[in-house]
Amino acid sequence: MDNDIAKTLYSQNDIHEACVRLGEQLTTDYADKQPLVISVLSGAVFFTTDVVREMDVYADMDFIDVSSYNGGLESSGNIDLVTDLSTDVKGRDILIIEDIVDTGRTLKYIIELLYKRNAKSVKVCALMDKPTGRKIEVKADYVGFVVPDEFVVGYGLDYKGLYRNLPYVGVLKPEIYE
Ligand SMILES: O=P(O)(O)OC[C@H]1O[C@H](OP(=O)(O)OP(=O)(O)O)[C@H](O)[C@@H]1O
Ligand SMILES: Nc1nc2[nH]cnc2c(=O)[nH]1
Ligand SMILES: [Mg+2]
Repeated sequence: MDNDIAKTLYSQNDIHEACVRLGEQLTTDYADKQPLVISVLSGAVFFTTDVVREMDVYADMDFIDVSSYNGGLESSGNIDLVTDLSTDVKGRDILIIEDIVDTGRTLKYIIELLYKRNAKSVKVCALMDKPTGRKIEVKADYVGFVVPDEFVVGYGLDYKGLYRNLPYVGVLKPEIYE
């Protein structure tokens, strides 16, 4: 896989440092809450497992699977709820964990769904924010890195289903894209 990468944007160490920094903030902010942490499958799983272990708070965990990219470079614009939560969110303080906020469509869909179900508060922790991609006004409350306007892979993020298990975040060589 390394041979397909044109450049590394965030190394394993960069990501670890971001998780520690975010974990400290979240530990402070959720000290007296017992949040429900919701990880957005599949991309956010890697970041979730690392960042929650830096949070020294009692927390419940759940997962939601929504998808809009079908593995490629462009958001289809339609969000599919593939697998729903198994927890009742009514009255809960929710912390959504995402790998990247790009157009904002995925987050907007999930935030609206949670408030429709009467969540008490909804905040977002994203490893990466790509503000140049934004089509919908939505913002993450906790951000690891503000990324340039490039399609990134690794540490959960895929191109055609591959590269999720790359331990760092990078950009593919142009010849890899079909
Ligand atoms: O801000 P947006 O333009 O909505 O893009 C961000 C979303 O896109 C990717 O997920 P994807 O839908 O590709 O599914 P995946 O997590 O299973 O890879 C990524 O993991 C985010 O969840
Ligand atoms: N792999 C990947 N998925 C995304 N989904 C939204 N933006 C991106 C991106 O830059 N890379
Ligand atoms: Mg995703």
